[in-house]
Amino acid sequence: MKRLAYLQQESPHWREETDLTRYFVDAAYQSIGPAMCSTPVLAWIAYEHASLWRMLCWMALFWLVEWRLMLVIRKFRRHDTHPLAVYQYYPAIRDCLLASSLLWGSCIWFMAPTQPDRPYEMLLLLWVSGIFALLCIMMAACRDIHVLFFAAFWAFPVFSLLNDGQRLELVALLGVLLYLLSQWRFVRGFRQTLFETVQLKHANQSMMEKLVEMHVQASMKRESLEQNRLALQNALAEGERLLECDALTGCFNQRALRRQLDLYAAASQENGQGWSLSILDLDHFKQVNDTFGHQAGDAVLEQLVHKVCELLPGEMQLYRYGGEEFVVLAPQQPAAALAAVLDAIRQQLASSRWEALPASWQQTISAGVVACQPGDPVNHSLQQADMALYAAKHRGRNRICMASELATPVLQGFSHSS
Ligand SMILES: Nc1nc2c(ncn2[C@@H]2O[C@H](COP(=O)(O)OP(=O)(O)OP(=O)(O)O)[C@@H](O)[C@H]2O)c(=O)[nH]1
Repeated sequence: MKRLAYLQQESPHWREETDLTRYFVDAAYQSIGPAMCSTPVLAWIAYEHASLWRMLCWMALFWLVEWRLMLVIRKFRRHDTHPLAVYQYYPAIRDCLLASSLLWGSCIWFMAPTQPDRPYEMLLLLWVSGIFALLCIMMAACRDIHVLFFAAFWAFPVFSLLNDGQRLELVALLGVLLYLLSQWRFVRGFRQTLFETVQLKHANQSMMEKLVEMHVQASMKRESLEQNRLALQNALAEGERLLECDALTGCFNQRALRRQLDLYAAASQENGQGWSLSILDLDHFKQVNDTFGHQAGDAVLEQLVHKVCELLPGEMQLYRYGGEEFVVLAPQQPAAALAAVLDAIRQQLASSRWEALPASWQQTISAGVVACQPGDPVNHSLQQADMALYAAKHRGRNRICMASELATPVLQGFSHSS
């Protein structure tokens, strides 16, 4: 536990260290099979050269240690849930590996020839050196037991060589020392490379995590921007609607009328088809205001819009022109059709009940209808409709008057100012 705390608090590279130790444990686990299989080969080499019981003794000890190593690593693998869990089992794994190294080195003593036998001794030394080279690669991932591992492995060979004191053995010992030095350098370099690789892996991992986080944040920002854009778009559409909407009655206002008139005039010029428009007006509306009050007048205007919109066919639209005057546009419709529709509406309104007015009150409308030809200026058409409306007023109100039915001099006689 002390080691865990130390690693977490002191070592800035504890993750890399943990990973390297994991690799080391994996490599140790994979080495168990080949190590156990290689012992019979060694025994075969040593057979009839070395003492049989010492050889068997060595094999038994070696298998025992490898068996224990396998059990500990398996236990570690079952509990490897935390990045630092490896260190709970590490001491036991390390001890087994040191014992295994000691036994590899000690086979020089355990399997020493019963009679002087130089070739066999050299073969044994060569075997042990080969095993040492393999173990060195495995140990490269784990730095804290290098010295112990070297010492454990070469303790027996060096001791036995020194003990004999023969010249040939001393030369072999020198060679082994040189070999050790070169292995030492190799192991240091190899470990550094491993460490840097693991460091790079962690750097990549944290960069990926940051990228994912940034991606998530960017997506969230994009989403909120999209929501803001939609809200803005809706607000803009609502603003535009309100801009073309009459505040009292809720129908289109003169601004919308002007825009639509230009559109119809342009379309009519393009397709060569005529259309029609009408101005309609409440009769004696001043009297309503004066008798029942301005609020009652407002209610009549609202109700008028409601009633007319209900009765108008879908292709015709109602616009408030100003005051108690309204315009009806009938795209691609002849003036007679519009006049017929308005006349029907007029009759309905004349007999209908007005909420703000007494039941006996008959509220009528008058309208002037004009046929618009392709190329007619819209102001001219409006003026014609206005004149027809005033002709209707002049003729006694509660009627629809067609601009075309009026003789031009007569028509001109009804001007707005008259
Ligand atoms: N309550 C109310 N009255 C309005 C509104 N706009 C205009 N008026 C009134 O409508 C009346 C229009 O009167 P006039 O132009 O003399 O016309 P009229 O009394 O309807 O008579 P004719 O059109 O000749 O039948 C005026 O009294 C205006 O004050 C409005 O938004 N609300």
